[in-house]
Amino acid sequence: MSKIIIACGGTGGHLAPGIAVAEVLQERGHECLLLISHKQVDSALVEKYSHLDFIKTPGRAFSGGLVQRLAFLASLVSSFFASRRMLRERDPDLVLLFGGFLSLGLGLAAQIKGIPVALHEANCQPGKAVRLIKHLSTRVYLPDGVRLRGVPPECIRYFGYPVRKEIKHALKADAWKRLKIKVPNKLLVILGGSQGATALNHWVTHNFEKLAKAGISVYCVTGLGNSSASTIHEIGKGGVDVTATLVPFSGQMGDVISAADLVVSRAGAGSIAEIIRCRAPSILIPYPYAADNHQHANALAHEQHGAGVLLPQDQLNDLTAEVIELMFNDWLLGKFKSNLERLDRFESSERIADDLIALCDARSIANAQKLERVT
Ligand SMILES: CC(=O)N[C@H]1[C@@H](OP(=O)(O)OP(=O)(O)OC[C@H]2O[C@@H](n3ccc(=O)[nH]c3=O)[C@H](O)[C@@H]2O)O[C@H](CO)[C@@H](O)[C@@H]1O
Repeated sequence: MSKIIIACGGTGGHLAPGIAVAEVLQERGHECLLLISHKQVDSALVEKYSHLDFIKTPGRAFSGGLVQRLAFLASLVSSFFASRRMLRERDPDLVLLFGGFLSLGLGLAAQIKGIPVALHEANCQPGKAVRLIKHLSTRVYLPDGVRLRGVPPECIRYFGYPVRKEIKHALKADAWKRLKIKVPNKLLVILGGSQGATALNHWVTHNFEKLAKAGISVYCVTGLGNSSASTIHEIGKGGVDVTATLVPFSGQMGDVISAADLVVSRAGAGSIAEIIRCRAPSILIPYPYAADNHQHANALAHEQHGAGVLLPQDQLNDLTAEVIELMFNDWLLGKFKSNLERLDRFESSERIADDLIALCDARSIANAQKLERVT
């Protein structure tokens, strides 16, 4: 049995793949400890995974002016020393980092202690943390076609984004039932990533009347703290009641995405991987302020695979017309669905778990040989 520490908190896009890999490793009898942040979204996401072992750890993202940078440095130093203590106490065989601010301290401490570091980059434009840690890593997992300068090719694996096993494609009618919604005609689902997207939430409230008239119901995941759960009613074609359901957070993302005829979403790597898994045609609106514009790179790759459409946020005025046109274009939706099926990599969590176990085994053999030579 191997022991693996996984640093994956901070956002849903980092945490969800950590959970996906930990579930596979634990099923196979290995021990995992997942480091998460104190953020509300981390707590909401882990609530249903009581069979996994989580520990909350302090940390802050690299951002802003001088004061924020100094605060980041201070938190990095304290995270490094906390990680050193943890590595001494837990003595893991390997650490797996999903990028983000929780990865840096642990990556540095593990490298100094001679513990192998594996690193997963979810985005088509690698982030700052990943660019810093890449030199410390024995293994780097990248999205297809993405290059990371300075990493030897033998260290790289293209295994895709691990999706939690509960997220799967369901029949629309079953998903509507489980979500307790009535959909008289078509359903548009709005996703803002784990933090929600204010611009998309506003778009829903300002445009729902028009959508309802076209026979389009809405289910919008607004983000924690952005709104409370509510339902808006409009009279649609033929006098039918058409609803927009707003929920701040969902623990049923497989059903939410499967319920959709069309999804409008931010272009986080997690949402895109789940949109692929649930075969949902989408319009992706990248968050324009994401680091290094990585959401634009993610959305562009998805569009180039013929699996959805990219719409920049500065063209949000065109979204209503685009939604109404695409929603009723069965030919194009069908094309997107068959390309989504082609893109799905069911085995990502398993392949990463297999590879991590192999790295742990190689380390145990090397340590045993070293011991033999000494004695
Ligand atoms: C603003 C920003 O920079 N976001 C980044 C963040 O992801 P961020 O968390 O914003 O968004 P992602 O789309 O990658 O992932 C969201 C995850 O949270 C889950 N979820 C979300 C809402 C909810 O109510 N319930 C729920 O379970 C989703 O199922 C998914 O697994 O890290 C990702 C991975 O590096 C990046 O690609 C994103 O660009």
